[in-house]
Amino acid sequence: MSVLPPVRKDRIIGQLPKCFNRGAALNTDDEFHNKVKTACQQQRTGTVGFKISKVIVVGDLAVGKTCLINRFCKDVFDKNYKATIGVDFEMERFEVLGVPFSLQLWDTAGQERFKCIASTYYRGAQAVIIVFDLTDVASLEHTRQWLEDAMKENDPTSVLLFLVGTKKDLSSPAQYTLIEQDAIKLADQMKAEYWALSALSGENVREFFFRVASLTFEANVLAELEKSGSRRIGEVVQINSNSNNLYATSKKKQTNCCQ
Ligand SMILES: Nc1nc2c(ncn2[C@@H]2O[C@H](COP(=O)(O)OP(=O)(O)OP(=O)(O)O)[C@@H](O)[C@H]2O)c(=O)[nH]1
Ligand SMILES: [Mg+2]
Repeated sequence: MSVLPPVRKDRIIGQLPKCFNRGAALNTDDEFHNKVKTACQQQRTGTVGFKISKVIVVGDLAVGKTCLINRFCKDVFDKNYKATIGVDFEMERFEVLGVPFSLQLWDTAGQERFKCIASTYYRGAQAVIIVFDLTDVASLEHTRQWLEDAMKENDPTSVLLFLVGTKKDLSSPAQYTLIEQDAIKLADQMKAEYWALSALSGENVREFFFRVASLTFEANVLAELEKSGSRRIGEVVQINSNSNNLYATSKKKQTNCCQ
């Protein structure tokens, strides 16, 4: 019997959410990978349903990391700035294609003096969300450094990257168009998926986190399928090699015995 309450109705994902901009997307597929859909239908997702995937949120101070997480997790917005000291985290439970899936969202401090505490929590992330302020070009430029720091603690080949511009409500259409061009170029170089949103209005916030949850889930199921596939091959090899060893050992013993 599960001790956890059922997943909230507004955290159920049945379709792969669309990317924000096809020019800077981790994938442009319309649906979940066929292998993933089949595995979910056949309940062959291994440990994915019991796992908690770590997501870290990094970026300059006051770009809106905490507000973004709070808008999604608690549906609140605070216009007063309260710096995050070190780190904070929120848990979010989803159900993706009928399989429970949890994200642990780590909200880190952007202030330089807390950076060394925050960076100790970077390790083991499955997704990294690098946040900048759409009204502050310098915060976009600094995302390279945030990426570099986050990647020192993680495996670049398996981490999903998102480059997220916040405070969309504050930027004029002209200003937005300009910074978006640079952000898309940078996202492309980083191999990150680009999003623009507003924690104040809530624009794109839910869509963005659904995308993070879905792509992280998909990567987890594919890794699990690969692991179970190789385990099967490995098992055969192991049985053969074990029996060979046994044979060799017993033969050797016999030889020794006869000497
Ligand atoms: N207009 C507007 N203001 C925002 C938005 N998101 C955040 N802010 C404001 O920006 C300020 C900083 O937001 P935080 O979320 O605390 O910033 P942070 O990135 O967590 O900052 P640190 O914890 O110091 O790293 C606050 O005053 C927020 O109200 C947004 O989407 N629109
Ligand atoms: Mg904060």
